[in-house]
Amino acid sequence: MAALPALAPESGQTRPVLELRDVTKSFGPVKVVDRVSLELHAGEIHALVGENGAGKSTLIRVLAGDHIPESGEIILAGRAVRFAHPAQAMEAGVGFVHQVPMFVPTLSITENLFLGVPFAKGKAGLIDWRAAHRIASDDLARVGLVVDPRQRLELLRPHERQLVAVARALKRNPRILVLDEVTASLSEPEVRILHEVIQRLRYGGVAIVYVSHRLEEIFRLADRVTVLRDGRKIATMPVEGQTQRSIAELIVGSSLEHLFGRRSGPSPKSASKPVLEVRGLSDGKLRDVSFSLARGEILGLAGLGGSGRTRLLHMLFGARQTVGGEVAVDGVPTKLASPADALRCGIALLTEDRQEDGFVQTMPIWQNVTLPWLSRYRRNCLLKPATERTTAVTFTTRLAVRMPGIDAQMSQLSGGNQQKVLLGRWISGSPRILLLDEPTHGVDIGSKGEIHEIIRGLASEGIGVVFASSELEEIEALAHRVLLLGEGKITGEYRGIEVSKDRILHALLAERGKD
Ligand SMILES: Nc1ncnc2c1ncn2[C@@H]1O[C@H](COP(=O)(O)OP(=O)(O)OP(=O)(O)O)[C@@H](O)[C@H]1O
Repeated sequence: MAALPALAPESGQTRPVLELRDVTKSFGPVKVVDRVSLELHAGEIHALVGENGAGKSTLIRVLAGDHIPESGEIILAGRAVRFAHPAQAMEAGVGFVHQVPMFVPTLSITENLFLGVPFAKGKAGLIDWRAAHRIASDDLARVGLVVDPRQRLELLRPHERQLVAVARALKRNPRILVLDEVTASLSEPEVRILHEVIQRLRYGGVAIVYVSHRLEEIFRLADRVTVLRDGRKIATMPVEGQTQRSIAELIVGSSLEHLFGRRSGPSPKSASKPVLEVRGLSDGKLRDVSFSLARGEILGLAGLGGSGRTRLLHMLFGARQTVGGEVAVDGVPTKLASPADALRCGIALLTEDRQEDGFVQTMPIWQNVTLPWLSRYRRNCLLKPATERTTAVTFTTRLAVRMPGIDAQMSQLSGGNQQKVLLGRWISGSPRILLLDEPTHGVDIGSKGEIHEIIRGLASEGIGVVFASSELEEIEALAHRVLLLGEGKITGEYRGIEVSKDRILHALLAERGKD
């Protein structure tokens, strides 16, 4: 889909709907947003890009009233505003979908959609639940999600929750919509649906701020792009006339020659003994999944949301019970009844939803790295914190984590840096089999290439890697072989030069067509 022309000229003939003037915000002595100015016009899609920790989310949180800036102005439709609370921003017509949307997982989808919005009342002033569920279904249909709104939100997969968050932001018909990494866990066909929704809003005159590390999406969607680096604005410019590489280089501030078009080398010799063999794995949703993984092989799992990729990885980590099937690790039949079993066999899993089961916000970074491997740091029943810290420093340095220090809490890190810490955690345990669900979720373009190199390096040491990714570029760049999953079954396999994003996209769209 080519970028469509903006409704509003960017020459300044129309008054911007939103202006940020010299906004500055610090945490302690560190300025994370430094005199940033930005103009947003009605009908414009304005991309905001930058490395992990560049200050994008902080800027958005200033706009939302979550953070109070030290200085600077926010001008909304010509009037200076200062929101003390996110509700005020929403009332003023600014909708947000944050990287980690606020939900009450134990409530129904309908209740989550109506959080902060009055329910329709029936006779006697009671909530008209039938009407509320009907409205909720319509809200969900707006973003292409067909689920029963009466079910608890926690039963949805992360990508479905993300779409609920977008539907909720649209409920108030905002004039400005800010989307922070909304497609990070969506597969390509789901991204397309969401982009259509965004395009429709833009043509309705809504101004959109779109934060993403996926530069390809920015070229499809955005009219202008603003690049932040180290909290400062580097440039605002039309997307037209730029290339992915030129923007990537502005983001990191140096040449990125080595990052583009890099692919994994040839598969390891098929004669090499499988490190993992899976036969007939089933659980009601997954059906008869069989494959083997050679030492040093990088196996990609591709599929739509709900196809079973995450479910399969969780089963291999013992985090989900199977009802049938066999698993052998290094030729030894193995029962993976719990994550402890998996860890003992040298199987590690990086989960898709880092907030949910990935880390402890209030613990220091170093403890988050060593948490699953504590038994290795114990001598005579006592832990060895100095060794733990050394390991944590080694792996966070290897992954170039940007952090105030190894003792900082995880909650003080930007989303992409949290992801890197978690990857460091699993690599630090020297696993035999590494399971990765969306390994570069929220990670910036420069770090993504580095993480791919690290994964290739681990594979070349003989580790077997199985990864699921909704980014087809990532699958193309990393996988020696790809399994396509559809509705819990393996529906296709590509290897070597057959692994191409176009071929996989074609297969996914065909899968979607069956819905
Ligand atoms: N509550 C906090 N206390 C201290 N530092 C913080 C806090 N929140 C964010 N930071 C720091 O502010 C900087 C900017 O973070 P921010 O989340 O805005 O980055 P970002 O550009 O959105 O990154 P990402 O792409 O990884 O989401 C980071 O260095 C982060 O560690």
